[in-house]
Amino acid sequence: MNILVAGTGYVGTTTALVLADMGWNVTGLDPDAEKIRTLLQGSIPFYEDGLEELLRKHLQQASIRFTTDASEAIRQCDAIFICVGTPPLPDGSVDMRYIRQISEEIGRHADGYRLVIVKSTVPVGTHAKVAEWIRSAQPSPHPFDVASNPEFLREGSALADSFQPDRVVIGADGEEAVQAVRKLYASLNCPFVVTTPRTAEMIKYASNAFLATKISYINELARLCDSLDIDVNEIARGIGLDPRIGALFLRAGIGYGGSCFPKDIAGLLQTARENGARLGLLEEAAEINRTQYLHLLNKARVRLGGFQGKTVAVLGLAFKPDTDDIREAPSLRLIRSLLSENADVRVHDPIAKLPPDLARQPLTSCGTPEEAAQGADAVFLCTEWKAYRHLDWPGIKSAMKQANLFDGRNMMNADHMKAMGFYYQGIGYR
Ligand SMILES: NC(=O)c1ccc[n+]([C@@H]2O[C@H](COP(=O)([O-])OP(=O)(O)OC[C@H]3O[C@@H](n4cnc5c(N)ncnc54)[C@H](O)[C@@H]3O)[C@@H](O)[C@H]2O)c1
Ligand SMILES: O=c1ccn([C@@H]2O[C@H](COP(=O)(O)OP(=O)(O)O[C@H]3O[C@H](CO)[C@@H](O)[C@H](O)[C@H]3O)[C@@H](O)[C@H]2O)c(=O)[nH]1
Repeated sequence: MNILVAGTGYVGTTTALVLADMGWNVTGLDPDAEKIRTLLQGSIPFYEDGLEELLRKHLQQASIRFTTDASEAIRQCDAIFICVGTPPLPDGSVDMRYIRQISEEIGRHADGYRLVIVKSTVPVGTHAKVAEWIRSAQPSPHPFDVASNPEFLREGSALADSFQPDRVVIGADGEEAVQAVRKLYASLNCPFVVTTPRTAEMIKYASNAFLATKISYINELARLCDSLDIDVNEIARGIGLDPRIGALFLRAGIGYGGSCFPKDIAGLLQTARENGARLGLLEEAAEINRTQYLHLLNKARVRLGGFQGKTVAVLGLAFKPDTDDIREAPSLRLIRSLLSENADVRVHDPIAKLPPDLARQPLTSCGTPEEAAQGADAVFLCTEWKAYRHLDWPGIKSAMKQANLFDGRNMMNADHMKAMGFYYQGIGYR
């Protein structure tokens, strides 16, 4: 079976490589010629551990190829995974233009039966729209099936999540389409949730919304723990051992970011509005997240007596460790606030870069964390990179003007840092 993967972003590239590793013949399609060139040269256009080795292996074995030519790619395949972006529009609704584009291309170029599998995160009801867009673009009728197969991988552990998923969700109208998708994943050993396309689409949003709400719950509790002088990490452990609650996604911090949670929560809230429903709990979870970084910023402002004329080092730009993704990263909100209060900001990240608007601002991008902390009145930790845990902290302390450490990820041991002479403030933890 020849498989086409449309979109070579995070999800598309990972999906293409995983399918190639499962033994399928795979073509990656993207209109972005630069991305395709990079992939053909054996490089991954973003940072994700393990992908480059897999890419080189499959390029060498000729089990994967990449192209910008939609018409040829669609004519030569049997099944198509849609992995194009679904970015947010200003009102929070989902920008469906790429989904529509690829659907119409499939309609225009497919010259026989195709199995179309939607992996992108899309609003409930998209499955029917994809079918309609394909049909209306067909010059003459050809049969096809559309299945919904949402993706649950996390950045930073994309390969492990894909090879050992917790579950595979398949939403399709006919048994044949379900079996065809199952066959593609035959080598996976995990539960399969087979359901309707609309339910599959909703499961994806419900999953991200639940995880985001769990984070906002612990983050809101962390604010109270700060007032009560209670360690929120101990609360998380104490409640997380109850299997009905579960220990994961209870790490308090300056909030969730990334290309998924903020966008998908906004998308689900928009779906609720369109259907005359209100998801009050989710609205609040989003609001807690939007303001969470301010909790730490306010503490720092009080401690420093304002930021005017103060030097502040921000360690960590990425929205989480092991990725260079800065989309919706809380570090950026913090930096913008610090700049607006006239702080002299120095930033470092092991791999992530500042976005263009911030790169133009008067701040200093540093090659090492030590350089960023030079002469600083405070250090903010915004991403829990492992390397930051093992820095020469006594050395950093002596390079700083004042040894104030604001830990936005509760990643350091408060007692150790205090014993070293730091003023230490985490989130619900000090
Ligand atoms: N990033 C994640 O961790 C993750 C995880 C699960 C689900 N998702 C969902 O998967 C989808 C893709 O996410 P991503 O992070 O890979 O997006 P991305 O923005 O990194 O990549 C999307 C790619 O699609 C390409 N594209 C646009 N139009 C196209 C067309 N007509 N044909 C072929 N390619 C086209 C773009 O050029 C781009 O390279 C989104 O719906 C997202 O919500 C993402
Ligand atoms: O206890 C926690 C766990 C996570 N986070 C933050 O939450 C965000 C998201 O983290 P994570 O879920 O690990 O990363 P993503 O790659 O965004 O993955 C999420 O979004 C993807 C896209 O939809 C889904 O496929 C995944 O299942 C879902 O976990 C990051 O900013 C984390 O710092 C916390 O603050 N506390």
